[in-house]
Amino acid sequence: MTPGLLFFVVGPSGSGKDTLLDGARAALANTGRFAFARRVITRPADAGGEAHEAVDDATFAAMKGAGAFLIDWAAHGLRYGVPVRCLDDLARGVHVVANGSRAVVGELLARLPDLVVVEITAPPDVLARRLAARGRESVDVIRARLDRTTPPFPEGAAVVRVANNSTPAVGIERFVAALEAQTVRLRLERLPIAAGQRAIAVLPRDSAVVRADDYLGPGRIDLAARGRSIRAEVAIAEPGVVAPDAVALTREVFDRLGLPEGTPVVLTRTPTPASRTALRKKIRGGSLDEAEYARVVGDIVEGRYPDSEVAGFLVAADRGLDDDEVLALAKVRARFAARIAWGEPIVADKHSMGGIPGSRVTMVLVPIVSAHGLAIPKTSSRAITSAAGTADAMETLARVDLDVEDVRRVVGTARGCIAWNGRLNHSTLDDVMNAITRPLGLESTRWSVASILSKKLAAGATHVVVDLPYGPRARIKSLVEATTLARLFERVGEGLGLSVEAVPTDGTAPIGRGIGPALEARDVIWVLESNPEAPGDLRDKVLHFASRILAWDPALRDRDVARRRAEELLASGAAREALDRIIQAQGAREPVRPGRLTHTVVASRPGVVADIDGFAVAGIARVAGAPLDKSAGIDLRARVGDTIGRGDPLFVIHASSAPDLEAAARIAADFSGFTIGETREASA
Ligand SMILES: Nc1ncnc2c1ncn2[C@@H]1O[C@H](COP(=O)(O)OP(=O)(O)OP(=O)(O)O)[C@@H](O)[C@H]1O
Ligand SMILES: O=P(O)(O)OC[C@H]1O[C@H](OP(=O)(O)O)[C@H](O)[C@@H]1O
Repeated sequence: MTPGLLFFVVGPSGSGKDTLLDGARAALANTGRFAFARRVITRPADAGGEAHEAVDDATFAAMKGAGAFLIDWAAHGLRYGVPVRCLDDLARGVHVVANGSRAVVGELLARLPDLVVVEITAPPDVLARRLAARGRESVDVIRARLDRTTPPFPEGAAVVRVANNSTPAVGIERFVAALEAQTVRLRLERLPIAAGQRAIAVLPRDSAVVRADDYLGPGRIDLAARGRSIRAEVAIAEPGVVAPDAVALTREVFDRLGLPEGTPVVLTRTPTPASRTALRKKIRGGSLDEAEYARVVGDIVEGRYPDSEVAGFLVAADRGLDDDEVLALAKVRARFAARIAWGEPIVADKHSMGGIPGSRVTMVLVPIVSAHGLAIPKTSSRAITSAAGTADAMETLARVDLDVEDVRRVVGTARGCIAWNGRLNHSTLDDVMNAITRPLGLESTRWSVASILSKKLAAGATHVVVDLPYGPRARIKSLVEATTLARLFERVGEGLGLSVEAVPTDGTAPIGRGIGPALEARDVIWVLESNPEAPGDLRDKVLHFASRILAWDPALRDRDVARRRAEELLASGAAREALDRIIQAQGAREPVRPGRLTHTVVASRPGVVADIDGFAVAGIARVAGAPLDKSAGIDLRARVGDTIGRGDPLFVIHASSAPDLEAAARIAADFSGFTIGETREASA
């Protein structure tokens, strides 16, 4: 016999417990499935309100001493007790509904782990109005009841909230529905099936508890017990796969629920997303305001939508976001990430729209800025399609998988960090969005403005420079597009309270010589050590951004003065020492050297290097093994504009395995990425 459930109905005085209980008793007492506990209270029987058993203090104490109460408490100068005979009803499989106290939920939960707390809520002003109108207590007692506070519900308590903020009839209907919903319980089973990001709950077609087919379709279900819950889409199993009294979860969602097999879980339908009207308005091409985005994004994060509707929304948003919507989205996204407080007037940060091979600006910029003394807690990504992300290059020198506390410690020690963003300011929202936008190849530059700046806000930045490389093969195709995007970054930044300087830069060719983690880190060290081999274009780009960041320091303010300061910090080696401090604070690693196996790609004809296709060269670096093989990559030996002779080196491929090297050499032989134009003389 499955034991009944104890429903402990609590809520502030005036929330309507008695009212809803009376209504529920009228609706359910004759079903035989529910019993309503009659409380023992040291209050006169004719006081009005509930039909309790009235006793004096001495009798109450004697009853308590005789073990007559399952649970008892004191409140408002009165004593309350729930008769222990309720346990007999529970043992018979009858659910018991008792008017309770918030103050003793923990004590009762310890005795009845499957206790269901039903919290009745109503706005504070409504409570006061109702108690005054009820007229059962004096003004002082009412004030005392309204001022009463109780401890929060203990971890692990299953709490169902019922808003009694409408008419009594609506309140009673909600209350009865909540009680009924809680009785739909199934035994939890674990399916030995992996489903990745998807959460799948399998109901048996021959379920003894529910009509499984009623739950098929785009909606989802919530499974809850002991204060834990998950949301899942429904599949139905033919008889024999899942027990008729059970529901089975695929591996990942079973682990996320974190309850042992056999636990009785409550099955309820996921509430219909209240934001569906707004979602459909966007899909039809309308514009949403911040409140609408907050509701839609909230329902998406809560898993209330099937993926099909989320995808429709994201496609529509990807195709049309006006400036106000980008700002609204940025504000909403910022709410989903906890903000790190640094307690400093200037916390610098940088972002690049990326897509340009090499260009490891961050690893030089952060040491300069931190050497100057400004805080710069930089988090960076790993390569997704390129030969190296900043995190991959930095990881050739130090640990990058820092958590928030590590970042605080490192910045506290070294004023800056260069950490992998995978363990930081990553919100559930990103997981949900990326799971849909990545496979669809969605991520408009306008959409990413909201995402980028909301992360900067979460990281605690106050001042951000944004690098907008443009070029035929870059994400941003033209200077006009880059300038428009720059204005949008600065406008959205202002709306978020950030100082943002967005700068279009030349994205037509790789920056620096190295392409691949170790080779890019080598460029970085060369620039920081003023090595004659240091690539000048990387140094120039770093100084361009460093001067903007340092100019935010009131002591410098002027950009030319700031640039000279940045040059000094490079020339004096102070920036190089700053990088060492950051490396030590993050956790030094044995530096990864460029791969020892090499193959030099030479020019097949004389001429002038007219173009270097960064994607092609980065592709060769990836075939050589980058970024997983940090030593693999490309070392460029010729730049756009160089005059070269037949057989002159264009670049050197590095790898750590012969097959990788040979594969990369074959790709390079087909197309090196270099376009050699006529020499000036030849074309004259
Ligand atoms: N939805 C409602 N709309 C209007 N009045 C309501 C509603 N629910 C309850 N009331 C009235 O508010 C007063 C308080 O309701 P009730 O006694 O049920 O609250 P309670 O939570 O049991 O309070 P207490 O804990 O003090 O016993 C009563 O006069 C009741 O008639
Ligand atoms: O504030 P908490 O501890 O939740 O509740 C304290 C007491 O207040 C109410 O009593 P009454 O029915 O108003 O006499 C509740 O039923 C409980 O007994």
